[in-house]
Amino acid sequence: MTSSDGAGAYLSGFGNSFATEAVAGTLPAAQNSPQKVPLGLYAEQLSGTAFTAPRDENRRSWLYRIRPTASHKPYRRRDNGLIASGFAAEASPNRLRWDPLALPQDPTDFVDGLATVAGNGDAATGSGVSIHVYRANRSMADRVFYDADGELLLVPQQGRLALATELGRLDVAPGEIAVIPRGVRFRAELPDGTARGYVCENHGALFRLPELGPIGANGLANARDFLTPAAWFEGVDRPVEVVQKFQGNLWATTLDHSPLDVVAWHGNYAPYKYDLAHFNTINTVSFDHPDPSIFTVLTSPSEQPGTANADFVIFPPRWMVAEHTFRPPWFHRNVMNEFMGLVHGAYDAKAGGFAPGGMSLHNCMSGHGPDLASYAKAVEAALQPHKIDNTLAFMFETRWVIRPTDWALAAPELQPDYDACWDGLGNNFRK
Ligand SMILES: O=C(O)Cc1cc(O)ccc1O
Ligand SMILES: [Fe+2]
Repeated sequence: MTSSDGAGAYLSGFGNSFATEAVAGTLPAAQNSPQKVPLGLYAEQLSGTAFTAPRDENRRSWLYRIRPTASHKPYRRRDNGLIASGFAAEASPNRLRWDPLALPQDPTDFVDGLATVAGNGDAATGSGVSIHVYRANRSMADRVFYDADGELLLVPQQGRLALATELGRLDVAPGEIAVIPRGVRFRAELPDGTARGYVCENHGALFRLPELGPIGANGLANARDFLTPAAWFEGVDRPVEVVQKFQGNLWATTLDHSPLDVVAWHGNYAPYKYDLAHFNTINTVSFDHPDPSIFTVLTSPSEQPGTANADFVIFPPRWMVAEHTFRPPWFHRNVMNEFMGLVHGAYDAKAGGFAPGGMSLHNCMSGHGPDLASYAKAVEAALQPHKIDNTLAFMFETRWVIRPTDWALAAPELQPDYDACWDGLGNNFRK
């Protein structure tokens, strides 16, 4: 086996046009597809948007690889495991919450450990999201995966992921996120032996940084903190299984080599990672609890202005200084649909029951907000400056109602009486 090193080497910036080569002199000069590619490689374009997408939306990369992706035997259907393309037949208006999903007992890699918990996604028409969790206890070996149905936003909750992708290697720890573009093949290795995390599979417009409006030119997630791997390749000539998700189902074929064989690439369609600790958190310094859109890391817009196909929102450590204010999230009903997870620590609207690795779902117009204990504490709190620390919750917020899968509704981790956390919010009305 030949391989380049390149592990841990990153290029900085969001959506930049990058150029990177693991072997010097590989990238063709001043053209994409020369008659003879340097070093006997094959040129291949990987398009993440339509050829004719507007320039500022257009994403594509040129890959210079040892073998073309086109050379393969037919894909055959394989067992979907717990990956579901359909969601519960009847969407429920009820608030739902799950305890952390159990880690596997049997040997399970990232692909085998993927389970679809909810979604509104329609891969066929390119809208919505599917939400999965992964729970794994062994690295993928002689197997790579790609998703033809959408880009994958990975939110590790426990254990690091070492992601070897066609475009380079990314190491991602809890507290960081990674995005693997649609179609990009990768192998997930587990440096810590086990791993668990959340996945937002985005069938809609590609994630991008939100507009900043009056915030100005800086703030929230800054473009320079996004890291894309430098080119890296392995020259492996032994059987490697390629598993793909296509229109909700898993298909597989076996190559006689590793497809992680891209020696150089250039373009703006590539994996990236981001350390959420770099998020420049903005909040009130006067009064009232702002809308959580101030915590948007990435957004996938829909055709309706300001109404996201999906937003990725975090609730990071931050100072609370609001005066004469109920500081936790208020009681609310939202036309948008909210799926939440917790990487570590405690969430300020829930005194108990929302554990790291757990999940909650609050769909369109379902009343929710602080539980009784959080409410009771917050209305009596002395309003000193206070740091919410050692915590990282997040939300996938989407314009379409999120339906759990039948599997998630039957999971023993589904809490039978989530509603009870709002019991006891009684009548305090005084005339
Ligand atoms: O429901 C939730 O906990 C998420 C949330 C947080 C917040 O600060 C304001 C609104 C909102 O939906
Ligand atoms: Fe909410």
